[in-house]
Amino acid sequence: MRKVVIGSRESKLAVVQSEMVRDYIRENNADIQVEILTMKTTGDKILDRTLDKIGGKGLFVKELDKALMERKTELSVHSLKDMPMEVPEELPLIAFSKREDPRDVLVLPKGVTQLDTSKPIGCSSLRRILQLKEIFPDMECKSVRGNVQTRLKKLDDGEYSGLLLAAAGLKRLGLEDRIARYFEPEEMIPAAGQGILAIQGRKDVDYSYLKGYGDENATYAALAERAFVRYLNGGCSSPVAAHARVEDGQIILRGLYYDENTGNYEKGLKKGSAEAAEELGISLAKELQERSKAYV
Ligand SMILES: NCc1[nH]cc(CCC(=O)O)c1CC(=O)O
Repeated sequence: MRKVVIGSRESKLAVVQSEMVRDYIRENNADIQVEILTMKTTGDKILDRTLDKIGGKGLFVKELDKALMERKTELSVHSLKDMPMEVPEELPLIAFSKREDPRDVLVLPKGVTQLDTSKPIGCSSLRRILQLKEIFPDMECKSVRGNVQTRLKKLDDGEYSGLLLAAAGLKRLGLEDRIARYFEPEEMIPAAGQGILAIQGRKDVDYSYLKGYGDENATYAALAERAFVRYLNGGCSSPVAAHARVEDGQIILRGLYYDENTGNYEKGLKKGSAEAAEELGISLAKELQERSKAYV
């Protein structure tokens, strides 16, 4: 019997996500045996510094890439938002899942119903910090790292007034009841790819057993959002954000561009055909970049 090994990070969320893909393969291929191989990535080991200080998104994928290259695994399951904009040519992204809720949310400590303004909100990404300032101008932010469970523990222990997290992760972990407030993509543009799972494979493998897994609208959204960020070279510390709404072959793309030299940022929106998803991403990126130059 053919055996497929899926590579996954060790966190509960990563494993739950890999199990979703494992179950899909099992349910659609009675003749394939599927297993999950978990591993700790550098990004999971270093928890005392923010990501931009230690090297960014790539830190969550290096070990998984190595296992793929060495044929210890046949595919890796990732949260698309953790994937670098450039992936190695030999290890292409072969499918994007249907999108889970792409929104960011506020979580309060257990038993608390109102934000305690004397404590900071736990949130480490500059993308969330910048946009939160517009919504709650008086709240302070303080860095918080670690997997979702670790962050929730720190919140419930009283270190923070609240946490900003992705709805997708909480929902997949069965923790939806912890969500106190949703931020619509219009008020807080999510990270590119938020809520979408990416399956990464090797160039030489036949993945026909994944037929039907990929979602067309999520794929268009992924292409548009990632083209936007890639064009702006959303380096690891840059708070570039992008969110595409795809409906009836049309995309509404929202983006946030941050100018590292001035600290100013621009938000904008552009509509176009889903077929030209990447062109739309690039065109919105250029527009926001031009607009920000005009103000200098
Ligand atoms: N940065 C960690 C990470 N990577 C993916 C998710 C959530 C799931 C997703 O976006 O698909 C999270 C947690 C969070 O930001 O709250």
